[in-house]
Amino acid sequence: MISIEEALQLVIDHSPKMSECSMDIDHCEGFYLSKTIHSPIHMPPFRQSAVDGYALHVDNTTNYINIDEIKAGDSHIHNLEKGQAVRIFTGAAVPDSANAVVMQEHVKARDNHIIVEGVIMPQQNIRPKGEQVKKGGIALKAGTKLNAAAIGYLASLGITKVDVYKKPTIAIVVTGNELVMPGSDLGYGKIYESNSIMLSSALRNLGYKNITIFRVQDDYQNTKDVLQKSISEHDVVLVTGGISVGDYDFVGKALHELEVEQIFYKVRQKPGKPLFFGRKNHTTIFALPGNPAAALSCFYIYVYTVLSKISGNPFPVLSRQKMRSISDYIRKGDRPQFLKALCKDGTVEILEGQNSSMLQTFAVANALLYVSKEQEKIAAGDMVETIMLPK
Ligand SMILES: Nc1nc2c(c(=O)[nH]1)N[C@H]1C(S)=C(S)[C@@H](COP(=O)(O)OP(=O)(O)OC[C@H]3O[C@@H](n4cnc5c(N)ncnc54)[C@H](O)[C@@H]3O)O[C@H]1N2
Ligand code: MOO
Repeated sequence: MISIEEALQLVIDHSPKMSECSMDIDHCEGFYLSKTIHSPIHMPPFRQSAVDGYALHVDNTTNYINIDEIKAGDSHIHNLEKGQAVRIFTGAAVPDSANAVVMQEHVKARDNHIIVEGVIMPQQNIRPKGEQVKKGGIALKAGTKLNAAAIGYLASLGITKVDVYKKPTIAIVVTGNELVMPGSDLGYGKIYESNSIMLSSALRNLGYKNITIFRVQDDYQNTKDVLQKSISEHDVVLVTGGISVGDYDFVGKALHELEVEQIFYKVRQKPGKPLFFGRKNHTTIFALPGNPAAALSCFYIYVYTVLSKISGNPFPVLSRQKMRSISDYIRKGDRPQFLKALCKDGTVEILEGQNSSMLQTFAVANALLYVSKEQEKIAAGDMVETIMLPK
């Protein structure tokens, strides 16, 4: 059995990036840039007025002659003599001959004259050409996640396509004779199947939309066939259940028969001890424990990391921070633990219902509190390591 740190490192080391593709910017939200983008234009493309007011060719006077008007979008070039002004509006191009813009609130306008009140600073209220980015300069670096601001910014530079890392196609394979679909009758000994919808919603929330769900009974041949198909057709396969040591846990045997390279099986952690991680050709395979909270905890610690890394995220591990616990806790057993926790106002509360089968408090958790093998107990007031879950 390996440690959490070893498992995380192995996961990172065995996650090569997906291939690249060119994508329209209106479809690239959540993708990571595979190449640095250089700006095709100066931004702003011209000296731009930041306010509604008057552009001046400054002279040693407060009295300027107003010769014309420039609206946003106007292309006519004006040549101002010293002592001349032109009415100008926010976003309009400031003539090269103007060296300051005064806000209209600081001006008294009379016929074709204006009287300027207050001190005029050189270049005031003028956004220099290329102030944000120069033509040929770095607009966004490789590895940047394309969020709303990034996409808006790229559009402002006239860019319509970007090179990004592809997102993986993902298969979820749930196993178990006891599973019935929510909405149908629950016979004795059966439970509702919840891992597939839980994992697919966690995946969609992270921007992974290409998901196929497979359901198999605890039957060796069926398990093997479905695993073979899902591995050959997807970039990532997430199996749940059937990975422990019971007589009807067929996943490990089937993966072995299918010549999936085992990178690790079993991690010294609670929940999620019987976690399997392997690869076959270009496909990454996780077999997560069937217990729902164990599956979700392993998803955030390990699967999240792999998906992030292969999708081009330069920071693929969920961030950890030290926080003050407001709860007492005594660790049961000797495995390091991930506890469902709630961070609020800089403190962290350890929630009830820590069993790996229980999701009730996971539903309100926003973090996992990490209890190392050295920490046998936590007292309220102790600083603890907290892993923030994605929102
Ligand atoms: N002799 C041992 N027994 C077990 C060990 C062990 O080391 N020795 N480890 C325990 C631990 S820890 C875990 S975790 C579980 C993991 O077992 P499996 O991954 O094989 O999962 P299953 O047995 O198939 O299921 C466990 C539990 O989860 C429920 N389940 C499964 N799939 C779903 C689903 N899609 N939706 C909802 N619930 C699901 C299943 O009904 C079981 O209750 O093994 C321990 N045993
Ligand atoms: O690893 Mo199991 O998830 O402890 O119950």
